[in-house]
Amino acid sequence: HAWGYGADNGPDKWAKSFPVADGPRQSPIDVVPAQAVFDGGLKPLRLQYDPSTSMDILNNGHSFQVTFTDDTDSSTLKDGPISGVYRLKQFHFHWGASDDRGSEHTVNGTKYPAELHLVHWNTKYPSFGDAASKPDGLGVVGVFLKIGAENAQLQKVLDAFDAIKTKGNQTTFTDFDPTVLLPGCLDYWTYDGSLTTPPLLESVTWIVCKEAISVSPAQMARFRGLLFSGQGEAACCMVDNYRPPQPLKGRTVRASFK
Ligand SMILES: NS(=O)(=O)c1nccs1
Ligand SMILES: [Zn+2]
Repeated sequence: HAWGYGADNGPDKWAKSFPVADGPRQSPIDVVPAQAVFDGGLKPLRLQYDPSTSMDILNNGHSFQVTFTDDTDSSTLKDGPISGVYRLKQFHFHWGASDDRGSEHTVNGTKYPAELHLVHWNTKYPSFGDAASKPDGLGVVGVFLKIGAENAQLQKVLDAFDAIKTKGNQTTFTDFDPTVLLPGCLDYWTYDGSLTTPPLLESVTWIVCKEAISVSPAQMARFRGLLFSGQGEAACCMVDNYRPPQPLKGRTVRASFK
């Protein structure tokens, strides 16, 4: 009875198998800009990605992800709120069944139709798996998607969907530089949080970009053509794969901008 996003195995049920779901630093959260604290000590984000580290694209039954080779410091996150060097492991998205929902973080309660997560791990630890269990182990950059013009950079990712329609499918996906998916302005909010999917480990420094990137309605429809289900199973559309905002429990959200 694996976890998922349905009525019987969705976010409200996760605490049964993953008690940390009710922990003190869970994600996502609702960002309230008026309550964020400007911190002049926060550095600009330094995201340096090498397209030759992109490997493949996979439907893992919860989302799809593009995975990177992370055995060298070729694709890294530095500065911002973190210290040291974090390596890019994968990026993935969360989205809704309709354009009125789909993001995990919200801003003053506003939901976006989708949210991109770029997942990095702290190289002070030997691997992603090890880092994922440490309070300063992971750095995830979140980027909101808003309905607008077609995003030509995103199209390359969408064009791979036919090969990964069902759970467990994967195909090579090389020479992709995720920098092209970032907004022009890298102002961000940051707070201490967790993975937003089980095991919900409280190891993530969240970096949520203030500026959204665009996605067209037709492109959103392509996301919704993916399936949670495996080949030969009853088709179940991959939609609404987002966890709703969790209690702040006294945490402070800092802003890199005034
Ligand atoms: N949605 S997330 O980026 O917090 C994540 N969950 C598991 C691995 S990465
Ligand atoms: Zn995510």
